[in-house]
Amino acid sequence: LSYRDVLCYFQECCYPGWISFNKNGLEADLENKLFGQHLASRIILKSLNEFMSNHNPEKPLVLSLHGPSGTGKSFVSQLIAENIYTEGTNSKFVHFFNSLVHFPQPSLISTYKSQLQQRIKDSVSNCERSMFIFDEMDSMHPGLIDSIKPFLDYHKVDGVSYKKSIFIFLSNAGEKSIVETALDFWRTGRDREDIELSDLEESLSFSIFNNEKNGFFRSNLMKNNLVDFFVPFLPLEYSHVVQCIMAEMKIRASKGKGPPNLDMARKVARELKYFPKTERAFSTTGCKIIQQKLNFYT
Ligand SMILES: Nc1ncnc2c1ncn2[C@@H]1O[C@H](COP(=O)(O)OP(=O)(O)OP(=O)(O)O)[C@@H](O)[C@H]1O
Repeated sequence: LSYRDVLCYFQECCYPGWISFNKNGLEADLENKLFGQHLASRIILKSLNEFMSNHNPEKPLVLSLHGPSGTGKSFVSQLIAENIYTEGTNSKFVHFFNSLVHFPQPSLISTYKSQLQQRIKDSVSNCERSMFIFDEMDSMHPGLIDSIKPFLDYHKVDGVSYKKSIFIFLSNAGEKSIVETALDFWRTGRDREDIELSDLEESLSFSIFNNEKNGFFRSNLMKNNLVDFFVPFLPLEYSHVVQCIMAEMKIRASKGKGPPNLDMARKVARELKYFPKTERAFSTTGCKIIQQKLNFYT
């Protein structure tokens, strides 16, 4: 047994014991924990299965998750991390950036650029299975987005290969077109599970590429086809919110709070805001803020 083996027994290393893809675990989590996102579940599972079973991928996996607030984009990133890294999102090889928190000042862009590039380089040099999650991607400075572009490409950067790492972008870009499609299905009485990627693909990419306000549009990243999959997240309905509340109640029950209560869950879900005003089809805040609501009641 080497010194390193002993060390890596106690602390996280870039070893299979700490990092290995649990395909069945991800499938079960998407099935049981993520509500109302049949398209996202399907794309994420397929893309990760393919990428993680390929021992020599050509480029890193780049996923761009789009949709309204509170519909599960960050949550899914967490599920992915938990099914690859024993330490989940606490892994030292999983990096989370929120453009509003980490890169707030336009005047500091060049400092942010070099810090970000260094952080990516250091992590991947230590472990080729590194994961980078960028939240609020639509508010990220286009110059900063472009600074990560070389890592997403097919070639090595300064002798380091990034092809086994995973990049996940989260944003609300394209939200409007996703909501419109979901609303169209709702209004015409069609099952939301029948929404296919092809129903969304064109309008989603159109609204991402043609919205001058978002950083995506102004960066070169989109023009170079470096994103492997655009993953749409649908707005959540009342029934999904009830499922989210029940899931949260189960977590609370396991911590010694009272058992889940469906009547209470429905009551809390009814108190949230829904849109459009007349039909009240979708939750305005998705499954967000239910924690606060539950704190109020329990
Ligand atoms: N589809 C879902 N299924 C199950 N739980 C969900 C779902 N969507 C949201 N949640 C719950 O709500 C919380 C907030 O959602 P999340 O942070 O993933 O939203 P988001 O889509 O990233 O929103 P934003 O665009 O505002 O960042 C999650 O931690 C999770 O507990």
